[in-house]
Amino acid sequence: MTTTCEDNNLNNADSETFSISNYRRDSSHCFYQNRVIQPLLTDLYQITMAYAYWKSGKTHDVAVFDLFFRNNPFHGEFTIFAGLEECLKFLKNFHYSVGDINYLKTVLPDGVEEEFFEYLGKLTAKEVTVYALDEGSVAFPRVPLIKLEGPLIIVQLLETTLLTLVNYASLMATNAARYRIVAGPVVKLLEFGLRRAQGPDGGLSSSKYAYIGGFDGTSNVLAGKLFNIPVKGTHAHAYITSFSGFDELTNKELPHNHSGITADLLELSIEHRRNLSSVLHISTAEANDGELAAMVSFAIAFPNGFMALVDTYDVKRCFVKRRFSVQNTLNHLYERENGKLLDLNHNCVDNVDISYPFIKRVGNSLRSGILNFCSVALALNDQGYKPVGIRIDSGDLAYLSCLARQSFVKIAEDYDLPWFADLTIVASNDINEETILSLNEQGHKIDCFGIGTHLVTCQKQPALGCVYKLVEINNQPRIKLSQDVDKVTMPGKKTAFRLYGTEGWAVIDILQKDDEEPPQVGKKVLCRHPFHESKRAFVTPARVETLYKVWWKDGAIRQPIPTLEDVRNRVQESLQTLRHDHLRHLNPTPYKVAVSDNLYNFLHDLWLQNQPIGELS
Ligand SMILES: Nc1ncnc2c1ncn2[C@@H]1O[C@H](COP(=O)(O)OP(=O)(O)OP(=O)(O)O)[C@@H](O)[C@H]1O
Ligand SMILES: O=P(O)(O)OC[C@H]1O[C@H](OP(=O)(O)OP(=O)(O)O)[C@H](O)[C@@H]1O
Ligand SMILES: O=C(O)c1cccnc1
Ligand SMILES: [Mg+2]
Repeated sequence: MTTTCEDNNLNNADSETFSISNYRRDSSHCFYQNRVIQPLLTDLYQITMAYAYWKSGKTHDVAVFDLFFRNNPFHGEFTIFAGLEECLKFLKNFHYSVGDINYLKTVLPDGVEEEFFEYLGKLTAKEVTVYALDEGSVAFPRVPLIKLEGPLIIVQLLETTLLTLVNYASLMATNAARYRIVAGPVVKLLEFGLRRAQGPDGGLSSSKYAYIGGFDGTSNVLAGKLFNIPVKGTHAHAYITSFSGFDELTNKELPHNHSGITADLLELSIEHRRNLSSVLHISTAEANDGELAAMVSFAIAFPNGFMALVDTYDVKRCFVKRRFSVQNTLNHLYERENGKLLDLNHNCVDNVDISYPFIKRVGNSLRSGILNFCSVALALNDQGYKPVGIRIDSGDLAYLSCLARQSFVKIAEDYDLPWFADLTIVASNDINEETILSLNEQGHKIDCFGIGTHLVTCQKQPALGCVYKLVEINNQPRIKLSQDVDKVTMPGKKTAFRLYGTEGWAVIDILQKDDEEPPQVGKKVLCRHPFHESKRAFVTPARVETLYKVWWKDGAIRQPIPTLEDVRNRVQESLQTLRHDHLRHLNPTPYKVAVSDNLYNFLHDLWLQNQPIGELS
């Protein structure tokens, strides 16, 4: 990609100041925008339509388009609106460069007139007005996220790019918000998806919108730099497996955090391992020396942030093919081996009252990893440092996290180190919403989930389905009819309000014609289902929220652009206005979206006018 000034309005100073050459930075406090977001990032048909509009003298036509979605994703009943800041930056920079025009000349047929290219070369989004919800707001089907008004040709040319900026952003933010809901407010959520994302841009966008949706950080370093998101991480299995024994440790020394007196961390760890063996009932023969060497070396590199992956070596006792774990009400773990129920010390406890049994393959038992980690952690403590915790990346995460926590608690008591009980347990491995719900049900001791594939690929539903529809041209409403009622567009220039009840919950969103009086607090509003005549309700709002703000007008951004942090907070505030039954995972209650009586009649009159009357033969 070139970065010349001619290319897409770029300011040379900007591109020189910032080393990330594929990103440009706005003069406002907006963060970088990927240079790939430019007017040619569109479908060819927008350009061919522009030419045909131009040829038919439609250059002065004024159009209104609505950008909206028809169904909430992930079988849910809410969507988080995201991507607005990117849309505004796109509008601000909207301009075809000489290079773009030259390229279009090679793509469009020979007969396309030169004057059209001259016209195209002068286009900007200056005459467009954009109304939108606040980024980070909860949004519902049919209520436009963005409304655009301006010259038909220009507003048409914006369609695809705006859709690509809003669709994935909103889907991703919604997905992340759903993970936050099932995980609860305390557990940390880290996005680990870059390696599995839909390409580099998918990877960057997912990190950004996962953060907006409620994640606490990302492993994606560039996302951290570009968007100022906290970057976090542990290490991979490769680090552990790269060491096979103690003799590979070239540096074993670690100076004491306060006194500076150096000690051999390996020696200290081996000594602790010997003692811990009886505390944790794990034989040192079960612990892998390469793993201990790897952990010691990582601890020397990061004595203040020691975090270790503990599931590399599977040391299941050889006769156990399948292990079933069960849990009683006291949250003590037991395991079943060859038909016998054993406690963690392997005593037979077949008489225990099991009120919540569950069955799951246990996988790696962590015995090597836990023993080695705890040994290094105690050695670090000797040297005045506090380790951070462990990551578990396979096996039964509920069972193993409880097992790990029990070990930590035991050490905290036996060594009189209370903080040891609270070491962080991170869990990863193909986690999705359902896994978290299931883990919650089973009981677990996980402090942090690292989530990649399911989050960033939005595996449960890979597209939101936002559309961009013409609703008015030259003050005349337009309607798109369909056999499928859900696909009939809501004609005309409209506005929308969110009505709140006395308890503070959002009750309904109402769409009405632009020229209608807004609903008033304490005054009954007739809310109608857009398509079912008999579905009507009166709502007396305790609060009325105007949903749209003017974001772009006369060539300028008209509102302060919120920071990523503001948008992230907005998501949580907005979700808190929804009743819990709208947010629940299984069969949530649909949130109502209504039209005013006026809009209802207008829509149905226009529908009848536009629907040809069939003839039966
Ligand atoms: N207690 C649990 N309840 C429900 N699902 C779980 C539980 N523990 C782990 N899982 C999920 O079960 C799946 C286990 O996947 P899989 O069998 O491929 O992993 P594994 O064999 O344990 O690990 P690996 O193949 O990486 O060694 C993962 O999606 C994980 O998130
Ligand atoms: O499971 P996800 O939700 O996608 O989270 C990201 C995964 O990426 C890493 O695995 P890695 O690439 O090393 O491969 P693995 O899955 O085979 O362990 C990490 O150990 C996680 O398991
Ligand atoms: O830091 C980690 O633990 C990490 C990063 C990316 C993918 N999986 C794990
Ligand atoms: Mg994995």
